[in-house]
Amino acid sequence: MIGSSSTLEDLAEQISTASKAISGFLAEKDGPPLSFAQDGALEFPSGPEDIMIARRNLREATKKLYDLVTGPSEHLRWLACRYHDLSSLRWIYHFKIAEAIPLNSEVSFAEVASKAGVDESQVRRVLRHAMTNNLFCEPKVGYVAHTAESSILVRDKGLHSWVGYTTEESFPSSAKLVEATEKFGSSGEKTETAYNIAFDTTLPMFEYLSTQPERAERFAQTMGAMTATEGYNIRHLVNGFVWEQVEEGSTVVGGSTGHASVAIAEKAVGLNFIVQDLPEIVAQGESILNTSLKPRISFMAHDFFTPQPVQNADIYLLRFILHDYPDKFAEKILENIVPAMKENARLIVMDGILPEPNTLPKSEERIIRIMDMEMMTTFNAKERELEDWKALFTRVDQRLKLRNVKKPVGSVNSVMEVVLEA
Ligand SMILES: C[S@@+](CC[C@H](N)C(=O)[O-])C[C@H]1O[C@@H](n2cnc3c(N)ncnc32)[C@H](O)[C@@H]1O
Repeated sequence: MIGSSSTLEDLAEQISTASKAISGFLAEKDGPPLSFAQDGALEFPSGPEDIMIARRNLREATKKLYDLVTGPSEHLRWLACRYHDLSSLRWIYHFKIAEAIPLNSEVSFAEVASKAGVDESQVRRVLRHAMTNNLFCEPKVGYVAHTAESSILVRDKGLHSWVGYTTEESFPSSAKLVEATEKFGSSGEKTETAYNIAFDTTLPMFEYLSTQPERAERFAQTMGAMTATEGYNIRHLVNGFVWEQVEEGSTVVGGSTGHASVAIAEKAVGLNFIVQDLPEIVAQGESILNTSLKPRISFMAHDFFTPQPVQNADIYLLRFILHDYPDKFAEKILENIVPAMKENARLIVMDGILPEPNTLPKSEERIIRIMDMEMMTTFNAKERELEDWKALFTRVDQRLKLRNVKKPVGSVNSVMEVVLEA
């Protein structure tokens, strides 16, 4: 853990120590090098806990050192201009610029412009800005090629969707947060959000998306891509609860396109799953389900604002659901599940628990704070502190007891085991 000292020398020493540990680990590991070049590693390889801690320390210390030597005025000046990072990324996504650049070779700006159907000078200017973020490079003047990071836009459909959703939907919404507060104050309604203002709709976000299948699909893929990130990796759900100890033949009710259920099913081979979500999402999940899992995983369209039709399941899983809703709607979702729960049935809620200030490294706290802002912007919802969670369960039913909370190492979210006591 990075100490509280902030002198340049201390930070430099911490950086040196952590760098040595990491270099030693990487030297022993097969695989592509850490590099910005296109053949560089797309992820930092996973390693033993001490290396992951050294990496976390290195990131913390380098950022702190960078910010310190930049100085407060200079830092603030350019912090206030970061919207252009997203603006150029959005332009690149929207006009399919990454797709117009071949992998493993360079191409002139003129050719990219012609293929994408946009102006050459604009392409050059936007790409040269993006290059300052390690997206694309200019191996010789007038020519552009992919870097490791920009190549992901072509190679990884899920992350491509993530960039699409965040830049095309969240970014314009975030720019309307002030207008939303001006107009609606501190509203707890799903239809009085910055998202509603940005897209000029009176529908809640998910209902609005369901009127536009391509955008709904992009969101579902974004959720799938999230499960591949370090902090939101699906393995944290798989390892954050002892699924293998759940009685054989038990039924778990999950959601989305079934990616979480699939991951659990692969580990806990005795469990069966019913995946519930909006009709178009379950249809998508059904179409991509591996044949070998079909006997154990079935799909069912279900609106969680209506009573839960699957009675007496052993586990009801809500991953990344309740944080999307202001309290009164989160309560409604739970109220619809409780009557279907048999005694000692469990509710597994995987969501963030806001940390006490200054108890996490800034880079980790930042992710959950970003998510909190995202919830405010899109849903008028929020990430919750532990006491908020307990109060929510109790308000819904006094018998709902938070029995266990586990935050797996590296996970942003926690796995909350809630039981319906007799
Ligand atoms: C933030 S995503 C979480 C998805 C998934 N649980 C996961 O962990 O990746 C929220 C999910 O809730 C679904 N959803 C939204 N409104 C719903 C409703 N009224 N009934 C059922 N599902 C709904 C969305 O389609 C989406 O799949």
